[in-house]
Amino acid sequence: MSQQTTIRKLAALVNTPVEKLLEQLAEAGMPFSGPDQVVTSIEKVKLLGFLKRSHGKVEAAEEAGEAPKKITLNRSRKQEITVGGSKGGKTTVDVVVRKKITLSPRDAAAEKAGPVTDERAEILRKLEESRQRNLDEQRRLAETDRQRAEEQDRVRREAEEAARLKAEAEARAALEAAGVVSADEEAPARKPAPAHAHAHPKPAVAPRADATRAPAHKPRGSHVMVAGVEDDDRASRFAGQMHLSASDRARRSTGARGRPAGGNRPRRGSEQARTGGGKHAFERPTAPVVREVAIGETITVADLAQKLAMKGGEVVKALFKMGVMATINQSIDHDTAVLVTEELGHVALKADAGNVEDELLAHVEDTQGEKVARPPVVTIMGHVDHGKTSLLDYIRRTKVVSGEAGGITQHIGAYHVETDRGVISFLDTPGHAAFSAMRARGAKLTDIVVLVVAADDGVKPQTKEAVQHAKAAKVPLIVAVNKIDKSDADPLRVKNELLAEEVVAEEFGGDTQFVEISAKTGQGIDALLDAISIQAELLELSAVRDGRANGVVIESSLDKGRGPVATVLVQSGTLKKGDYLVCGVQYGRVRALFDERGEQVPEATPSIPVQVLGLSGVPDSGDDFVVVDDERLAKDVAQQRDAKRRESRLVAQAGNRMEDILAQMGSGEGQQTLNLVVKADVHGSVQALREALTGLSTDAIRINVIGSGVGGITESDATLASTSKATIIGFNVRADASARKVIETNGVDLRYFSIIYDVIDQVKQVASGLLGVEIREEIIGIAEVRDVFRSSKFGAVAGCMVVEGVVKRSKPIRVLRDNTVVFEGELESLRRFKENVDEVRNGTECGIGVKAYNDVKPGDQIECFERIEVARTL
Ligand SMILES: Nc1nc2c(ncn2[C@@H]2O[C@H](COP(=O)(O)OP(=O)(O)OP(=O)(O)O)[C@@H](O)[C@H]2O)c(=O)[nH]1
Repeated sequence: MSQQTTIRKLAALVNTPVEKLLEQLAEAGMPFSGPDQVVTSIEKVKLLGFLKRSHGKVEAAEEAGEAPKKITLNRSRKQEITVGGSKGGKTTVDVVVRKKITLSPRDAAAEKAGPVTDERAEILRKLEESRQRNLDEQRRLAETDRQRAEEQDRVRREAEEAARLKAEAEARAALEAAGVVSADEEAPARKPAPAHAHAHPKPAVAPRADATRAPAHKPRGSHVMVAGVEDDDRASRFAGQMHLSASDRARRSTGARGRPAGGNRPRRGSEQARTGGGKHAFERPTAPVVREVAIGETITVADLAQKLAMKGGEVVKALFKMGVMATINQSIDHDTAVLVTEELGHVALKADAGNVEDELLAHVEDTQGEKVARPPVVTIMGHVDHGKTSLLDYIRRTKVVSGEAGGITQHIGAYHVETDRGVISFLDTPGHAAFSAMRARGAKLTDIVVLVVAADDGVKPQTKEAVQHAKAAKVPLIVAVNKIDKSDADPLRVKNELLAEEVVAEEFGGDTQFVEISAKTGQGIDALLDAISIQAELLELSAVRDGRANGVVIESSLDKGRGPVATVLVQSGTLKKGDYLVCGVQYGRVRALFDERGEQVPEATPSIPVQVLGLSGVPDSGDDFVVVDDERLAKDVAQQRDAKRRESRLVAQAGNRMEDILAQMGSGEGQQTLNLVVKADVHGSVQALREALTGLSTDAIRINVIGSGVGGITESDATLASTSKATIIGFNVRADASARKVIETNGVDLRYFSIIYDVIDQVKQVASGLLGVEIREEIIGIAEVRDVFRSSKFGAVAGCMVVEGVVKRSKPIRVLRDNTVVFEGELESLRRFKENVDEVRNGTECGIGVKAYNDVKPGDQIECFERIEVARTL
């Protein structure tokens, strides 16, 4: 079977746009001029190899720039033939015709135009030899078949003759017994039987005679009829089955007589022999069965083998020959599966993704019912340090600011507060530009944006950005002119500056409410809440309250004790404990719901944010969630989405690596590539960092975030960084022991940060080519908390063992839990046997008191670090 396909067909098979495939082929060194050109197997394999390399499975030889020396394609064609034994018995024999083609990649090029090299001539000679051998083999087989067929024909004829004579004898005997003919009379045996003689018995032999004369005890009266009707051997065999069609007769004859000695089969064989068309004793499909298999984004080797009705090992072998190492339980991607399917001579079809999403949509539509008023969801936006957290803090009357590293909100939190004017839900958005993407998402969830502008600072870049986001999302704005308590506060300036942004105060004839507040003293906060309520009333916010819930994930993280935790905002329906839900690519059953105070709640109604426990994994912020009837649907949707997301991730990774290749090949013309692996404590930070860092790319340097995720730095992160020569950015997370080992062994560049400015600043400086010195944090010692003692004098004192380096009293520290930073500050006390000491070294026990932090727990790590100046390198 020909494996040649046009580019257009291949593109359809691998579900890739034709242009992209052409591009990939060109990148793989196979330029084609148009989509209707033919791609050979070699070229497909070459492309696959290239894509594999692009996906990170670089083969050593290929990495060194060597193409595979030879590609061997084996085809085996199975034929089944039936051999008639001399005694009429039959055996079915499988004959496998093997064909082996060995080609070097150079052939492919040479096929086009190149000169015939010695090597090519040699290969062609071998090919010819192999073809010749194959032909000889087939001729020999054909000869054997022919001899067998002749033998079978002879046996059949003999058997037929014997049967005919027997039937004649029997018929004669019957007629004699009935007195119709005398013993010496000729039976009408030789008369040629009319085509439908059996359906129109000849009156010459009166059935009546049968009925009247045939002895009642004669068990086989049919013989009488047959004898009277015709003497055809076929008729004799079908006696008693006179209404059967020819095909039925053929079929039933074997059944009626068991294994026919000289029945139907030999007849057909003889017919074939007469026409010279058949070699076998019966017709059976000898061509390989071509199966059409549906292949999704990924498929396991075992599943593919099952669909192809082959043994798993055979598929593994075929993959191996294509240069893909895969075990039977391993998943292979769509492209590989399509190529191996084609290689095995079958046809690959794109699997229908099914319509579980439709089913899900039906669920959401189901929840449509009577709408009731719901609380407004408010996002507080504004420039950094203009007082967003302080405002929210004041409203909630809790202290959030003091616990934040660098005094900046690091991720979206959500809170609902019960004011005198009703419930208001707040989304606490971070202030830094890096989070603009998150803010943009936040604005879409939001009914009202409160824009905080410091009266002493006026309109700043992020103030303008916030206005743009609110306008883009068509969300009404309320301006909170903050820090009104300050002596240099100038609220009028704020109003004037915002005019330029087309935010017009009511007193200037516009429709935007401006409220002067002080998040510090609480002045004007009530007026602000009033303004929010008025705006909410104007918006007539409503949602279906009863029924299955749906909404959006605001934030998510992995908690070692509680598992995946997602903060979600219910937008419609009521989310209850025990509900099944799909959440992005995750699913699960709600194990527990917590409100912003960390208290368990039984349910959450529209506009209320809650933390959800019980999901299968950490969803992305911005993902939708939908409650469904049963776990099956939840699982199906989640798995299907996951497969899709994986596929797009593969494509994205391929892009990265291709860029690497381009950069290495010099087509980037002097542009350097800085690969980064970003790990952070919460998903929002990961996304914000990815976007911010990628956006720092310049003409001189391309910044690629090749990997990112939530949680501590693992061995696989370190390996990825090592193989891609990437720098690891740990944002409020640390590397575990096995990751550290890989990092040390391979000299991976690992940098820890806890302030987003620093990450961006450092990468930006590298990107802009600024060399010089940079401030880097160096961890100088780690102590493990073994026990915690409470003392009235010192508060909580952690009994520790220094497990690395040295802990110094004068240096700053961080408290880590599950490799994630939970506190940053300084030491209150460092003691050894009741003695205050300045430092404690590795392997020594000590007592540590952490300043302003009493929540140290056994198992925590206290890392001591210092900031040092180092020469900047790329
Ligand atoms: N005098 C005065 N200071 C304020 C007021 N509101 C906030 N501040 C101070 O301004 C600084 C920044 O306040 P935050 O609430 O952290 O500002 P933010 O906008 O949330 O900052 P990011 O989280 O970094 O975006 C803090 O030192 C607050 O104490 C106010 O109304 N009056």
